[in-house]
Amino acid sequence: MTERAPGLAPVRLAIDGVDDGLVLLLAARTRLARLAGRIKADAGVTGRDDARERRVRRRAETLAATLGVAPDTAAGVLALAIGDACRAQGLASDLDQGAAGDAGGMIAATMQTHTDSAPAPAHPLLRLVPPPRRLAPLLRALPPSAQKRLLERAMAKVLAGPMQDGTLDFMAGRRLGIEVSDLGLRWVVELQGQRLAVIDAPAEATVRGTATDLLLLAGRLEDADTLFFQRRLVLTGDVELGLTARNMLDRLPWEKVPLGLRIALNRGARFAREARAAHRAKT
Ligand SMILES: C=C(O[C@@H]1C=C(C(=O)O)C=C[C@H]1O)C(=O)O
Repeated sequence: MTERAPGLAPVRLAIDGVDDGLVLLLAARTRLARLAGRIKADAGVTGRDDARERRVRRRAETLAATLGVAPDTAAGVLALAIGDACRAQGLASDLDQGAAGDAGGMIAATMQTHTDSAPAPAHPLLRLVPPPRRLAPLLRALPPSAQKRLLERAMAKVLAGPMQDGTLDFMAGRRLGIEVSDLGLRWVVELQGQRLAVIDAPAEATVRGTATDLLLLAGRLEDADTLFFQRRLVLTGDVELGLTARNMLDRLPWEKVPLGLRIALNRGARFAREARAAHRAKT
């Protein structure tokens, strides 16, 4: 078939990349749902949260409409994902089973003990998670304006503390590049007043690393010094600006980053590290 339609093969390859990305995102969502389940169980909260589920589906519909995707399709996909999330939490996964209540909580508690004591059974499956470079086409499909918004929002959250206490003042008017080597992504950021903006201009200094290493840094599972020393993070351009940025990363008041975000980053980084280890074991 592809011989008769030249040009189809690369497009199918890109579609494969997107499909891998979908499955990866589902895996990440289910893991986060499991974490949400544990936090709720610790707080004594049981059962499903219908209002939250409705909000989740509505958000997907709104985003889908903006992107020209059928809102019903997006809501349907989310309904399936929510079903999986509930199963992962030991809650009844068939929708509208409001009676999940206590029974659900009990199952959740049982599952939790099981997952905590089991010797990481999901580990070999992590090989199925595509390495970040396979996700590059998916990320590149995201319009630059959306990438810019996401990055600006993430930086505003993580760096709110240092921005207020002046730790970031050295960045005023300076242009720092961030390059995710395996994803082929590159941004230049500048401190404009009280906000870090992604701008369209050449960087004075650039920090380059793989998606996993940058995530390990952001999730505080590796410190900047080690990563630079092992050349897993590389600085180019204006050495002074780069080093100041590196020192700032080391001094980041981590405790000021919202707890939920810290947990998400930490989990995401662990997941990426495990997936990378699984891939390395395979090759
Ligand atoms: C993940 C959670 O648990 C359940 C699953 C949800 C989901 O998959 O989005 C939403 C609400 C809960 O019914 C949660 O409470 O956030």
